[in-house]
Amino acid sequence: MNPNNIFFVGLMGAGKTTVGKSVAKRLGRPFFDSDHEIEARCGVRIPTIFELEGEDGFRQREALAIDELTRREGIVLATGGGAVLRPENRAHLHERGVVVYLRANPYDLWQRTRHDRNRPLLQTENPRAKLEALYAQRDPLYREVAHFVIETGKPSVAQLVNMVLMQLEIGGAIPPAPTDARHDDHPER
Ligand SMILES: Nc1ncnc2c1ncn2[C@@H]1O[C@H](COP(=O)(O)OP(=O)(O)O)[C@@H](O)[C@H]1O
Ligand SMILES: O=C(O)C1=C[C@@H](OP(=O)(O)O)[C@@H](O)[C@H](O)C1
Ligand SMILES: [Mg+2]
Repeated sequence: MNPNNIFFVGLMGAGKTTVGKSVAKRLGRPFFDSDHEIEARCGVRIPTIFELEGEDGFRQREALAIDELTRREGIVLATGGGAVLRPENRAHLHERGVVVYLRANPYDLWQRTRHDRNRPLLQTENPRAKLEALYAQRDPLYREVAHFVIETGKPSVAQLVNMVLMQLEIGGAIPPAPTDARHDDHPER
């Protein structure tokens, strides 16, 4: 584990992109999203890559992006939900950063993704069943690669960001928040 990097994994709709971006902002670190990197390199959106090259073509590009991004230092990275499928991606993520699995149940994932058309794997007749199947297949892989598991569901995104920062602090990946800041919140103490 390299404590200098923070990598988010989890299913589609887990909040990797949203929570990852906020965590990076709070830590003053650069944020990357492997999907955005792939899109920027190809000049087209992910559904178009799936259309032209199939899922295999996308996974090939994703593996290259993960290898390249995880070699950097001091970053926060949101991966795509399928980044854990290839063993070499799992090894790179686990060895080169602190891996946070944002876990959510399939129903919540479906609620969060149902109006979005940018996830080709969910453009099926029954996206809810698809998420159930992906959960069954991938939850063990996320747990295998992760150093921490954060339960999403009830907490707001802002609360999740704090929960992630607390876990990273406890795990020694980031320094404790300055005590001065805490005193400022409670001037009466
Ligand atoms: N904990 C949460 N509670 C409520 N909505 C959430 C939560 N996490 C993410 N969302 C919302 O779900 C959608 C998908 O989030 P996103 O960050 O794109 O997930 P991912 O990158 O893991 O696929 C976004 O609209 C986001 O605002
Ligand atoms: O779960 C997956 O296989 C995928 C998840 C997507 O990213 P998000 O998890 O950020 O939605 C994106 O990489 C692509 O559509 C495939
Ligand atoms: Mg995302």
